[in-house]
Amino acid sequence: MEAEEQSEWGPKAWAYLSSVRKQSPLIQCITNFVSMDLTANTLLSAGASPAMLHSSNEIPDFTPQVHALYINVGTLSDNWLPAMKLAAELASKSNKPWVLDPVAAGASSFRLRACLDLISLKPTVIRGNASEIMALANASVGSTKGVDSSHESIDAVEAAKCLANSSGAVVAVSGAVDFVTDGKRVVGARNGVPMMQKITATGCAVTALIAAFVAVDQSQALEATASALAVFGVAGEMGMEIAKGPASLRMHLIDSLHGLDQSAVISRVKITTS
Ligand SMILES: Nc1ncnc2c1ncn2[C@@H]1O[C@H](COP(=O)(O)OP(=O)(O)O)[C@@H](O)[C@H]1O
Ligand SMILES: Cc1ncsc1CCOP(=O)(O)O
Ligand SMILES: [Mg+2]
Repeated sequence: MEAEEQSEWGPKAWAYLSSVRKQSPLIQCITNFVSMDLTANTLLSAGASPAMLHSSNEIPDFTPQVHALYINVGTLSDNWLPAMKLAAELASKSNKPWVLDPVAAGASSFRLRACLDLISLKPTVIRGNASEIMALANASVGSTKGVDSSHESIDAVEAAKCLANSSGAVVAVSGAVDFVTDGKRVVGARNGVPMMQKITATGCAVTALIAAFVAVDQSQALEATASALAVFGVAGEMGMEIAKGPASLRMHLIDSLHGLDQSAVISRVKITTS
């Protein structure tokens, strides 16, 4: 049964990547300064079209035109938060999917409150590391190491289910295994290499890739999210075959994502029902 289920995910992940390449969805990214470059290049190498627009003055014109919105609170400041909320409201009103990356959600009460307020605006998907998802599910500050996780992804599966149920979003916890849940079903994407944690903003970049996958099929957010995480992981695995360290992995990961073909995706994607 498990092998049968697994064999369906490769073609599914390939279908999502092919649709992104064909449709080239426009993804508005309101993201942190650290991640802007890697995020835009990840989206471009997957075939999507990134646009880093965050002014409240242009969001009313621009956000209703995009195929998906990505909000990331990594370098949150007072004046960006209203723009994030405005964009999230407009995306929801225009029936466009939007995806939240709650970077360091438990690092301060300002950040935690901001993330919880954004979650009340109904994101389609929330993707964080284990510490971030636990902070959100418990609505508590602390037990975090800044933007990095001090927990394993497996430790946050129950928190992810609670958050999915309370928010209505699909919730993904990244780590050695990337778990994705809608509150009932849980799937695990088992691709990637540990060295991906040594490149800043790989988490931010994969959340943007989730936005691109959800943009081409809003109706199955869990499937799109698991596929994006697995595809990014496969690109990391292939990149690691020639990389010498984090800096060259960053380059080879983007090259691999750009060059992924059907046979690599189908043979390498490892997604199982946990
Ligand atoms: N130990 C690991 N093995 C394989 N892949 C990993 C590992 N840790 C993280 N990744 C991958 O690295 C990317 C970033 O995840 P993570 O480091 O958890 O996010 P963040 O940077 O937000 O903390 C994801 O694609 C994830 O699957
Ligand atoms: C280092 C840092 N500081 C604020 S945002 C950021 C990037 C975090 O990226 P990721 O969560 O993908 O590791
Ligand atoms: Mg992160």
